[in-house]
Amino acid sequence: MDQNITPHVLPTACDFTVFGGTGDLALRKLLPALYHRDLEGQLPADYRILGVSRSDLDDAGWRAEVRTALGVHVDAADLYDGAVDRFLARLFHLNLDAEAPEDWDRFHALLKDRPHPEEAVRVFYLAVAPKLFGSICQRLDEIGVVDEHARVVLEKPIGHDLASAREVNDAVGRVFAEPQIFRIDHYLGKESVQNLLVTRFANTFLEPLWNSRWVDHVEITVSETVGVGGRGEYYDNAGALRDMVQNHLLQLLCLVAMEPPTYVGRETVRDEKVKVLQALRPMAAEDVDRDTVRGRYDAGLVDGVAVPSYADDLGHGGSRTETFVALKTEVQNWRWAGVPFYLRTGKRMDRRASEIVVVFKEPPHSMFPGAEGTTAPNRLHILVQPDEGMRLHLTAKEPGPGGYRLRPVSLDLSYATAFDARLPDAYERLLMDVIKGNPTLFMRRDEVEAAWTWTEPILRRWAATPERPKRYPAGTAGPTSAAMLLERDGRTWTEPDQ
Ligand SMILES: NC(=O)C1=CN([C@@H]2O[C@H](COP(=O)(O)OP(=O)(O)OC[C@H]3O[C@@H](n4cnc5c(N)ncnc54)[C@H](OP(=O)(O)O)[C@@H]3O)[C@@H](O)[C@H]2O)C=CC1
Ligand SMILES: O=C1O[C@H](COP(=O)(O)O)[C@@H](O)[C@H](O)[C@H]1O
Repeated sequence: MDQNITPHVLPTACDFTVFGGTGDLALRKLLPALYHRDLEGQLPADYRILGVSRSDLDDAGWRAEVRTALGVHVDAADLYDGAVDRFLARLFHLNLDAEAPEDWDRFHALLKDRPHPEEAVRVFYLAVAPKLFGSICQRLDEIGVVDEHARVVLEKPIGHDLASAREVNDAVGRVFAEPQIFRIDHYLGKESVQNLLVTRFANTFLEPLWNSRWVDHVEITVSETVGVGGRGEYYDNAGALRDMVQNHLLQLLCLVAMEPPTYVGRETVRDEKVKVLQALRPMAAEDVDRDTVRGRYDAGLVDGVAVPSYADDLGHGGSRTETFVALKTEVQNWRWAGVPFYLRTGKRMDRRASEIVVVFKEPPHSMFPGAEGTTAPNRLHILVQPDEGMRLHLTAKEPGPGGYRLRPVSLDLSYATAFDARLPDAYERLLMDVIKGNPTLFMRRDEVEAAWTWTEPILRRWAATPERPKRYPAGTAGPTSAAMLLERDGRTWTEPDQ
């Protein structure tokens, strides 16, 4: 059977190990996601969740931590005593230093401590610092727990540049075959992001317009109100370009720009995404100077609350790291040549809103001479968060007998209302895909490396220039030069629609 369309099956037994089981990601995202899937009865009949960390915790201690975390990160309406207790009973904690070779025998023993251990699918989720990825994989290999059904999940960032990404990929690849490696980008698990593929390719009306003939430009905005929180050390080494653009924003761009695959299969979508990344206009030094803007938040007001500057969040003022990026790029192929793609993302901005906006060209001819009112180009907003949905802006006639008075109106699709259902968190979908062995929504090695290939010249140029990121007050839309990036092209950023 074609590997692309082999059905993905739920195994009957699974050991899901979270390296970093006491960390922020595990407690805030992974365990709540697994709890929700357990609540829906979707996890394998015989599953265990094994948490690994250096913390001196026994099973009861970890279960208590996870209970507290569920209380904070799961809606109270979804917390039933019986369900929480049943879920917690599946959890086991192992106190292990991933860097201490002598500790690993105990992990081996834990994996073997179940009836028919060879029948359980083993998932190894590496929710730890990336510097541990290679050595953890090597130890897993040495203790003999990696068989052909095993899977490893790598959290971003995969490296901090192309060379280091290759090193990580090589180290992990020495133990796991590419189809067993799940490089997670949680944006791909968001409902509205997956729906972008369905909207484009399961309908006929958009595709004929989805090209340089009809599209004026595309904007992708991921605006956050949060600062760097407790992740200052990681963030200061990364910055917004590595943390958000190299992965999440480029993935969104790929889904907007890609060609239709023959069908949605484990490699077909990824093949098309790689082609988009390879078609991105390479950034020479002068392109970086002209088409990118870096910013850094100062103290300000976010949602009416005073927040400190990045330097204060970090505890020192010596950093040159950007917390905001805006840039212009182009996909150099037949479909998109000449259409600018504007991307921006930042922390401590005026609102939390992630949106893709496709702005169409003006009609070629106005057949309402002297019409009153206002018109605006058609725009399709794909709302990624906080609300998920879609909004199409059209021009309509205002009702009334007095001739043509035109007004922009919108057609709205809110998923929550249209489907009257709780929208699962992105991790819920992605963790189920890992358990079932479906890598379609995960990044393949060549994708990650193509994304770094495009990103790296920007990093190099920024490092080589004495200029520092432009300052913006927290609670605003970023530095003014981000607005100028579009204004010089006769355009303006579209206000987020939520
Ligand atoms: N938090 C988030 O929202 C996101 C995180 N990520 C990535 O996920 C990874 C984890 O992030 P996050 O949860 O925030 O990090 P945290 O620092 O909160 O947690 C790290 C976890 O790893 C454990 N750990 C650290 N060193 C070792 C070791 N030598 N052996 C065993 N366990 C160890 C820690 O426990 P202990 O110290 O007790 O050993 C802890 O459980 C990082 O790579 C991060 O970049 C990616 C996207 C979002
Ligand atoms: O990967 C990351 O994503 C979050 C934003 O995720 P969202 O689902 O809340 O939009 C970002 O805050 C973080 O810095 C980054 O590492």
